[in-house]
Amino acid sequence: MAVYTRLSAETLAALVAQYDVGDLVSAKGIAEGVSNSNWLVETTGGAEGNRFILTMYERRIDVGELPFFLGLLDHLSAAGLPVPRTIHDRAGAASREIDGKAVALIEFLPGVSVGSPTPAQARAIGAVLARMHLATRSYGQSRANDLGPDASARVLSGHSEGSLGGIGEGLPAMMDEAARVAAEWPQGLPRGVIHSDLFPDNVLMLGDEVSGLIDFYFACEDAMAYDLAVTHAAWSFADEGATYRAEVGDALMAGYESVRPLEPAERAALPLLAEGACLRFVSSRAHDWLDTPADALVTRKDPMDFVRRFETYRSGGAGLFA
Ligand SMILES: Nc1ncnc2c1ncn2[C@@H]1O[C@H](COP(=O)(O)OP(=O)(O)O)[C@@H](O)[C@H]1O
Ligand SMILES: N[C@@H](CCOP(=O)(O)O)C(=O)O
Repeated sequence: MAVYTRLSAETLAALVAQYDVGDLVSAKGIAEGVSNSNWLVETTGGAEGNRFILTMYERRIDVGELPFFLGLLDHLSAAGLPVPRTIHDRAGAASREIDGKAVALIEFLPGVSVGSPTPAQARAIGAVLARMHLATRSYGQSRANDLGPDASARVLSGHSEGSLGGIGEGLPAMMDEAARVAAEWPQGLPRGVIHSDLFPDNVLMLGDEVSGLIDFYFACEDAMAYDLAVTHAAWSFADEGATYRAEVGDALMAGYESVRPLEPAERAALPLLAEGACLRFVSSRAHDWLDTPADALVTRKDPMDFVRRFETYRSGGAGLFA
């Protein structure tokens, strides 16, 4: 479910009239996603095109940070990355308000999210991630990562062992693991603006080509190798995290390093960064699992999927990144 707000045809038409895109032809709610409401909007067309994504920022996003997120889309798009640009209204604004909620019109990009990536697709996403990291060096804005290892440890320790254990047997042990990972977290690695949530559902592909990177609403400044670790953890597993797909993980790494070779310190840090990446999603998923009312129209994501991935990194260590 990802349409939390009903917008009338009149409201949509009045919004569209603020942009150089022609008149409203249709607006269809998009089912995917959990954070924001999204519509696919078609218009009769103007200087800015005729197909767009309209996003209404519903929760989890501090609208004061929208200039960082929307400016990043424009920066990466202008740098030639497959990232949708923000459509600005006739007055030049990147976002507007409807009934007190911020909305933005975003370029529509073609492509589909793959369910089971091939090595060729993983190589392509690795290369595009590295290109994105290089392109963010000239982005003038910054935003702190509020979901780092300390936050994961804090979120997990904010729940009782009993409630975590009720979700899955191995989950309470993640409290100590998160504290250890936070204490050992590597410092001084090369930093940049990172996506930090580059899961397959946030990438659009046409065959083996990446046609879109979307959903930059967790982007922040942090270690670039951490972003690679998040992407590795998100892409390289099957069977709900139970099976590591070495051919996919290796291809992702090779694609990344074909554009931006890792420094020795980054390579050495990868196993711990990958553990931290898994714990970031274990903690947010566990928190959402315990906090979401059973009748909410949102599909809860299973934290145990990322507990299993964590255990693979914990036991596999550097061997997984050789
Ligand atoms: N620029 C875009 N071009 C094409 N489709 C998009 C674009 N942005 C979002 N979408 C579609 O909308 C869905 C939800 O968007 P997303 O930003 O992931 O929402 P959420 O932040 O709620 O997870 C995506 O899975 C994709 O199908
Ligand atoms: N990728 C995260 C969930 C983040 O939500 P999104 O819908 O904004 O991408 C996870 O899988 O836990």
